[in-house]
Amino acid sequence: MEIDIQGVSHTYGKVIALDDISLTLKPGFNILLGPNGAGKSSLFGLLTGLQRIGRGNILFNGSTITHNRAPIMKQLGVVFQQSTLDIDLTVKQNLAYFASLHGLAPDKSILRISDLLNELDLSDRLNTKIRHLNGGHRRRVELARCLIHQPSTLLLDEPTVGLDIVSRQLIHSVVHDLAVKQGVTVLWATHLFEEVSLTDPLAILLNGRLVERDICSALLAKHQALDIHQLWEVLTRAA
Ligand SMILES: Nc1ncnc2c1ncn2[C@@H]1O[C@H](COP(=O)(O)OP(=O)(O)OP(=O)(O)O)[C@@H](O)[C@H]1O
Repeated sequence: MEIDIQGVSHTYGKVIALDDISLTLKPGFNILLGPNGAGKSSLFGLLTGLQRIGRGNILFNGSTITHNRAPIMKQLGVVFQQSTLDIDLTVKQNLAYFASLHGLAPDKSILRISDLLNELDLSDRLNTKIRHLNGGHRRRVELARCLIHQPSTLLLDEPTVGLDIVSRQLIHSVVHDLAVKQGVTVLWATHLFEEVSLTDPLAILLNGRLVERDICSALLAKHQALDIHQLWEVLTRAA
């Protein structure tokens, strides 16, 4: 799916959280890089239809959530910063519930859950209650939950923040592969420089403004920066 964000602004009272953002997201691993308070979660709120768009528009393959909610939502998989799992249910119960919300038949649902847990190295936790999992494992279940219906688009708001290195790398690699090998449209919001690869489309958000967007290597060349740290210094100095 292609997402076209057109001149979107968002305010909370007098706070301008997003200021005239325009960005096209194509299939692949798109990174939204910004520090705390830059406006990343506000953009996710608008993309997922949780918040109404005040100014501008967001088109999903040419149509808006307002006009085409159900078909668009079916194609989205979302991981918010806050967990949406029921900690008193097991991994299997949580995932089976979301599978049934998406209309998967029980036999298909069991197969899908088993495949996902395999890929996320969590097969041995099928019958464990979420409350007994560590943060990294909980986040892997969260990712499995958002992948259960094989969405064409993934919106992930700081999915690896606060996780141990093993879970961080596993989640990044599973999602990166989905984007690059299977053409899933991914928007990956982060403030971690090490999650940006040279070949990734990168959008940089500072104080609610999109200050740059292009393939990472092109931005490094444009600003004569050796790496993402230097690029960041140049852009924050100019902002
Ligand atoms: N409900 C709210 N009411 C008032 N101001 C808000 C609200 N939510 C966010 N803001 C403000 O809007 C701006 C953007 O916040 P937002 O949470 O979108 O940024 P972020 O990049 O996601 O940061 P973080 O990583 O800390 O969540 C910040 O100045 C924040 O204080």
